Amino acid sequence: MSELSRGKFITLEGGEGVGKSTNLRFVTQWLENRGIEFIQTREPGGTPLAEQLRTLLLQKRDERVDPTAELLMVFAARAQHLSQQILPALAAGKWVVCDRFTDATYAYQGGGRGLDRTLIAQLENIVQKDLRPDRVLLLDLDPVIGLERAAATGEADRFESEQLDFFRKVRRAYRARAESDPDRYAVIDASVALPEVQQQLAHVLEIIAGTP
Ligand SMILES: Nc1ncnc2c1ncn2[C@@H]1O[C@H](COP(=O)(O)OP(=O)(O)OP(=O)(O)O)[C@@H](O)[C@H]1O
Ligand SMILES: Cc1cn([C@H]2C[C@H](O)[C@@H](COP(=O)(O)O)O2)c(=O)[nH]c1=O
Repeated sequence: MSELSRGKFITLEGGEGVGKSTNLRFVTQWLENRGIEFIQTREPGGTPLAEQLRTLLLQKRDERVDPTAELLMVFAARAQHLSQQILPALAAGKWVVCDRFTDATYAYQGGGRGLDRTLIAQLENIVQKDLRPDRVLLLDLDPVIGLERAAATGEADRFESEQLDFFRKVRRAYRARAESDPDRYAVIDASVALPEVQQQLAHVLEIIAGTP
């Protein structure tokens, strides 16, 4: 795929209740206002098969889920999503706005579950080859506040039912990734009022849209 003609690949990341759904609507409205063609999608999910894997992953169950099994399911869903949705859209010159991607794997399976980052990197290389998001919008929030916000929106799924310490590790892993590559990550302070969060997002979107 020619790097010059392909659309931009933007992901939204963060812990639970940071405001991804709310701010995705802002991002897609921003793109619509500028007449930029895009698809909006999510992980795990984005195709019928990958959505079925999402249901399996998020469902609470009595059986302990082995972290490696969880990791492989996440990447199985990703392989399907890439081939059926993400790569065709990028090749057609569309932007792809994705609610979570592989940074979530480094944060949840790597940080939260404690799996080896090298193993994640190996799967990332196999499944994605050289594809990485052009820009990661990381909504950063203390998990105490995030979990309070998430609790108000419905019943907790298997991930949301984890303990606070798990989400502290998730946040630490996200922030470490952002610090290691500041050109590719935009850390958005999600603790402030929504209009201020969206001001930060609009600023980053202007930069992305203006970057060839
Ligand atoms: N900056 C903000 N200040 C206060 N409340 C907010 C802010 N952003 C979002 N919220 C509220 O927090 C709750 C969670 O937001 P949202 O559903 O967008 O989060 P999320 O990260 O997508 O979580 P989930 O993945 O669980 O849906 C919603 O009630 C939303 O209105
Ligand atoms: C992509 C991805 C996701 N997860 C977890 C993180 C969340 O708890 C759920 C998705 O639900 P949400 O509506 O986006 O909050 O899945 C994960 O553990 N690893 C991943 O790679």
